[in-house]
Amino acid sequence: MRYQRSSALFTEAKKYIPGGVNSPVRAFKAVGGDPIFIKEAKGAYLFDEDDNRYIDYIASWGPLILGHAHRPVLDAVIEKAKKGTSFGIPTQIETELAKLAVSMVPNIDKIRFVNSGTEACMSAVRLARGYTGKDKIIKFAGCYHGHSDSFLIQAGSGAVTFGSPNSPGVTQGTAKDTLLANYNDLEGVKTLVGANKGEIAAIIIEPVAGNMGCIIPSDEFIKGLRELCTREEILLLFDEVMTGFRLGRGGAQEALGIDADIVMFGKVIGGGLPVGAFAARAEIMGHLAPEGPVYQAGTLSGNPLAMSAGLAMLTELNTKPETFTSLAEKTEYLHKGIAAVLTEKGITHQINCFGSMISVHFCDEPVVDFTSSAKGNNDTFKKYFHGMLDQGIYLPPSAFESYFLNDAISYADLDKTIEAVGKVF
Ligand SMILES: Cc1ncc(COP(=O)(O)O)c(C=O)c1O
Ligand SMILES: N[C@H](C=O)CCC(=O)O
Repeated sequence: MRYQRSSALFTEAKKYIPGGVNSPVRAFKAVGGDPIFIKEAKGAYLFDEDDNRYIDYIASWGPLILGHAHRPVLDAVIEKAKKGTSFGIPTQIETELAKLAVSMVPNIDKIRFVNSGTEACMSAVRLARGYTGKDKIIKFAGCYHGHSDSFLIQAGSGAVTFGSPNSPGVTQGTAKDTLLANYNDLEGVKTLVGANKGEIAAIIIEPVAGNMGCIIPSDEFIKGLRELCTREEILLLFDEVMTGFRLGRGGAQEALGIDADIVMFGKVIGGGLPVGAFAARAEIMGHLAPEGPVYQAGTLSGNPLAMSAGLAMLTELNTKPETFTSLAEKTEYLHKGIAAVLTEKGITHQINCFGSMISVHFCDEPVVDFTSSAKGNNDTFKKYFHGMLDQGIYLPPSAFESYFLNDAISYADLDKTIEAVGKVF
């Protein structure tokens, strides 16, 4: 593989953009080397500026569940763009997407569209505070809910990859209202709630975590959280930015059989365009402006191009739910294949996988929370990442990120990926 043009473009980008990227995880800092620059993508494949082809296991960090440049999504956006790109005035397609999303997801009556997962989570917490009249929230170490101040407390994803899980710039005043618990540790959450009785507005969680690798909640933990929230009048917020419309039509709520009070979306719901959303029962959503007093707004929210991409994507997934099964089967095939190769080569590893999310950890104990995830051997990860890249397999450039399979990936692609793991080690 030659990466000359990508490297030159990165050098140029760094002159004008901090770190040369518009989101830190893209910079390859955790794995070393220069990021590849993408020229175009189709189906399962990325093509970089040096004309290298890669099987893509990121899918733009999740949104492109049906593969790149998926025809129905492209057509919808192109047709919409011809009629104007933004109005700042209501359009019918916003209601169409809202109606479809509400019909697919359990336990929600109304949904508000925003422009990113960060906005969705930030607005959902404000709504929870406005609704309950309480200030504090509990979040879990290693969970990432976007880059809004309240969430940059032991945050996962790029924040932890680059060593700033508690970012400078977040005031003490804000940080004191975010209490920290450990994933899969129900007793710890109960202790926190007991010590802050009547003060917790919300518990926010990635119901299947993807920002410290893929981490699955134990049954006891997730059911226990639901019971605790109901008993203590705390709202349970499911951050389904990764899991929504990926783990199934009804996302993690459906997959885990747990009802949340507010659910946040991003990624798949925008079909690759910038969309986030938060949703809840009508009684809670009624507190939002202009119906209620909790303010939330956006010049480009409900943008017609973004709505058309989201509508095309959700329509496909709603009418072809077998896609979710197919994705889960492919992910399980990859899981088994990689596990067999690593075992044969004597490489210490753990693989976590749920639906179409999967992560490989180079450590010897089960990865169930941030502490266990952080024990992965980063030198082995770097070797793995670059070895795979050189064979045309694009994995997330950080050990703290989940892979996202897309349905354009074929079994031949999976076999090539598994074979590549063998060659690396
Ligand atoms: C679970 C989760 N919540 C929130 C976000 C923030 O979304 P965005 O990057 O669109 O702001 C992300 C990803 O970035 C995420 O993975
Ligand atoms: N883990 C993040 C979201 O999924 C990675 C995307 C980003 O922050 O650029």
